[in-house]
Amino acid sequence: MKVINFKDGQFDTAKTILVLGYFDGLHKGHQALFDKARELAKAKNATVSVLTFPENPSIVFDKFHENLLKHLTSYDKRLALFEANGVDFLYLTEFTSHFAKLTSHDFVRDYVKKLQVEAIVVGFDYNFGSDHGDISKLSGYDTYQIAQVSDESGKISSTRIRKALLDGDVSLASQLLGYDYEVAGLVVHGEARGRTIGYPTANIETKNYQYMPAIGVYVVDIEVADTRYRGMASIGYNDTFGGENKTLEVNIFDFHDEIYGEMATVYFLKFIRGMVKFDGVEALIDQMADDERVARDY
Ligand SMILES: Cc1cc2nc3c(=O)[nH]c(=O)nc-3n(C[C@H](O)[C@H](O)[C@H](O)COP(=O)(O)O)c2cc1C
Ligand SMILES: Nc1ncnc2c1ncn2[C@@H]1O[C@H](COP(=O)(O)OP(=O)(O)OP(=O)(O)O)[C@@H](O)[C@H]1O
Repeated sequence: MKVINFKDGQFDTAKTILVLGYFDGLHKGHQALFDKARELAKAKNATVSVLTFPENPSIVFDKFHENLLKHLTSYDKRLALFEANGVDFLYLTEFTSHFAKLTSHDFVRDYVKKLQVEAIVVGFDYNFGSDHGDISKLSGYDTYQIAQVSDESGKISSTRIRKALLDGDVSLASQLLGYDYEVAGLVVHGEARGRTIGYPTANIETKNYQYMPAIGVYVVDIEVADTRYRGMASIGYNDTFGGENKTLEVNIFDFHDEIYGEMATVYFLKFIRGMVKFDGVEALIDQMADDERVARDY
């Protein structure tokens, strides 16, 4: 897959199927668009291109709040997902006030016509230009609008996945995404207390603006240096010890290496329980032994 900044003007000249949208998380709804694009590309002997935005378009419309900077994936994971979904060319353009004002006619002139577009694939609720043009009436292009992908609770959407994470429901988030929700970060030093209670933890600091699941204890897998291990994670303030910083820490099972400074990826598999402020360290240790059983059995 080739990543191209649209404003650099280095457009590929092969005929292509163009997929449009923001695609935070590339969830199962989004994946249906890429399934269709790949099918069309094969039939028409074309490539698959996506035109998307590095940041959330809502930044242009909504009052700012921190979550607007967050994503469901790291940038690297986002690229890997586009690639895994068969994208050959990823065109990035910033979603700005000026971009938002483009009419459907402007958008076709300034973007679609720059590429050798054979067909366009969008979702059923895709919004086309500031005049909300009807993409199916676009002359000169075959357009495909993919029907809503839904489950018993309705449309699968990035919004629902963000909410599931904020509720701690990582199982639901992963089910809607079609892969385990993951957060990547650097292994840093904590209080070095974990080892004294028999549960050393790798403290993970993420540099990505990513959604963190709710405060609580989770069954996780963690990947370090290309090996995946089972573990149990805590997201919270270490209430029992009066901690002041919110941390993500993982007790990695059957693992005894020093890994400070390494990148690790935490895959959230299941919510175990909420965070508890225990009266003493013994009660915490007993509870962690229970958590370990749950996590090993998962
Ligand atoms: C699986 C797991 C469950 C935990 N549950 C709690 C908890 O319920 N309450 C709490 O105060 N701390 C909890 N912790 C956090 C511990 O207090 C923390 O790991 C310990 O203080 C070590 O901190 P350190 O890495 O800064 O040394 C949990 C940690 C893990 C790995
Ligand atoms: N469940 C779905 N079924 C079919 N198409 C979808 C689905 N979800 C999104 N799409 C389509 O995918 C493209 C990208 O959508 P978008 O990035 O707005 O995702 P979203 O999940 O709807 O996001 P949000 O929840 O933030 O509104 C659009 O063309 C949209 O119509």
